Amino acid sequence: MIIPVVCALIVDDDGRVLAARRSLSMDLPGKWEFPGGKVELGETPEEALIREIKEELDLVVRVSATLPDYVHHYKEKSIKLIPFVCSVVSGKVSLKEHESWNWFNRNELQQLDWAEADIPILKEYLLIVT
Ligand SMILES: Nc1nc2c([nH]c(=O)n2[C@H]2C[C@H](O)[C@@H](COP(=O)(O)OP(=O)(O)OP(=O)(O)O)O2)c(=O)[nH]1
Repeated sequence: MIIPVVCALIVDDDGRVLAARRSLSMDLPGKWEFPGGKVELGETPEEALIREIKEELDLVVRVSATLPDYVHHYKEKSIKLIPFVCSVVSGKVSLKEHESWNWFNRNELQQLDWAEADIPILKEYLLIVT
């Protein structure tokens, strides 16, 4: 079974992107990711994204673009990561699950210890913003 997971590349006015670090109680502890989560039954991916970002960060976001989906096989499971490029409509970040977060520029993004599935997504994003 392939689990659909949505994730948000939230971009600020300076072109920096928000990344969040998974806490020790989550899967893939300590890894950086684009926040998001599993699509629930009856939801569109976009609905899931808006819900997850509100739940995890307390932000309201607007989708501005989509990037290609990417299937990644971890040892114990396979996920289809569905990325959305977003901007903040309202709110201030308040972490509900993650250990930390920040805005990162292009170079900083490339230094993070990413969840493996995110690496091709980041590469694709960096290609389109050059
Ligand atoms: N949200 C998110 N999950 C990712 C990314 N990259 C990646 O490999 N994953 C993995 C980690 C998890 O195994 C899975 C998503 O599960 P999750 O735990 O974040 O989602 P959720 O809140 O809906 O799950 P749950 O706690 O309700 O079970 O996908 C990413 O960029 N964002």
